[in-house]
Amino acid sequence: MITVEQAQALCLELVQTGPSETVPLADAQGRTLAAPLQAKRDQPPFSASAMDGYAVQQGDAVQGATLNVIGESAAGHGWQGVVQAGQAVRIFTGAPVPEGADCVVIQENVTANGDQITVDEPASSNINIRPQGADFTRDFKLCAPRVLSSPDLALIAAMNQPDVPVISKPKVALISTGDELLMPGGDPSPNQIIASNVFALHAMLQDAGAEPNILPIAPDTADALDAVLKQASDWGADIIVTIGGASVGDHDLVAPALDRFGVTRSFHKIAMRPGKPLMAGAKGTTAFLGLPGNPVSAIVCGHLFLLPMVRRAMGQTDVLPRAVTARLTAPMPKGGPRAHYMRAVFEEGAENRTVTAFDKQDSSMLTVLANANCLLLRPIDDAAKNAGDPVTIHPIV
Ligand SMILES: Nc1nc2c(c(=O)[nH]1)N[C@H]1C(S)=C(S)[C@@H](COP(=O)(O)OP(=O)(O)OC[C@H]3O[C@@H](n4cnc5c(N)ncnc54)[C@H](O)[C@@H]3O)O[C@H]1N2
Ligand code: MOO
Repeated sequence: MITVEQAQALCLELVQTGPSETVPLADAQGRTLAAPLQAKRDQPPFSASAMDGYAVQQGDAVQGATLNVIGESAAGHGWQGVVQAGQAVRIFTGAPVPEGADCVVIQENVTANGDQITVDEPASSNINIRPQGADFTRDFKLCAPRVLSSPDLALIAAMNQPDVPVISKPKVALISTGDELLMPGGDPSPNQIIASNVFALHAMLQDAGAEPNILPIAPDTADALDAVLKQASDWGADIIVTIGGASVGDHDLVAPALDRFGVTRSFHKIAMRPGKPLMAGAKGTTAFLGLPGNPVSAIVCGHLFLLPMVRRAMGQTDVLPRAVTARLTAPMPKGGPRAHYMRAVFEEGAENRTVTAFDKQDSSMLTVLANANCLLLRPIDDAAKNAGDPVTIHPIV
């Protein structure tokens, strides 16, 4: 069986980075900039006052100087004249600094008396002035690719760009398979269970910026599977995800269905727990991921394989799950022949980040996963560990 790292690399090879589209700035958060974006103006576009006070010539900003206030410059309403020696212009934060003035004395440092002020504290040249283009000039470019953060959106707005070219969202079809499954709110017979893991995957995909679509549950027949795979393909899915039916039982029909559909298999089965029956492949530009049905297995594989594929499709380069080090709160026995991604809770202490694995690690137990905030990695054949030893964890919330 191949390792998790090998499987991740193969999964990423199956994915194409999407085409670009133009979206309104307000919708661009988390999207990948697809082409360089150039500023349309300088910022600030004029020398601007950083404080409320008086714009004067620096030579007049000396203690005891009495100056005539000859006008007012407010944000959005500049003063058009030229400030001469012995003169001051009342100015407010964000307002254009008038010609002739090269310093702003803050109002706390003057005494105002009618149309005159007396300077109480001297000020130096250029103080309290933000020069034109201090933040950026019109030759400034935001380079692509770049995952757009919320400050990036403000920056792009200041560049006077209302729309942004970004990589399009990958369409991800989610297909639950199995005669035993029913959607939540249904009326299950005694032998049925509720399709659950698909809702976690849907939420994870939405958070990652993809466009997920929950397709109808496919019962355990070849015809039903073929039909829903076609439905996913007709919808235009970039990634088709099946859930369940991935293992070796008589009713595990996904691998032959993918073969019939013309999918070229990349791998089936990996040295991982939970998630051993994982499979992946591609047909043309469409990637396929066959997740195991056990709820925890499907969701853990979602974090380790599906989200990296989505990030790659969205043009991101840093796609693998974030890995950090934490110290064990309790000893652990020797690891097994599959890499174990244990459900665990980490805490940020003043000195250390610590991690505690749950006792129950069965891949059917959603209560355990719902209380976990990370996966604790035990590599293949990991040596026994003591409390305090460092381990790798992947935060999942
Ligand atoms: N003889 C062997 N048996 C099994 C092996 C093996 O290597 N040899 N592998 C085991 C492992 S590991 C896993 S994981 C499971 C996964 O098998 P499948 O992908 O075929 O999943 P199913 O059999 O369809 O379902 C497993 C389990 O999960 C429930 N399920 C399925 N889909 C959903 C869903 N959408 N929401 C909630 N629960 C779901 C299903 O009812 C089963 O209880 O195979 C082991 N067997
Ligand atoms: O690998 Mo399975 O996913 O252990 O339950």
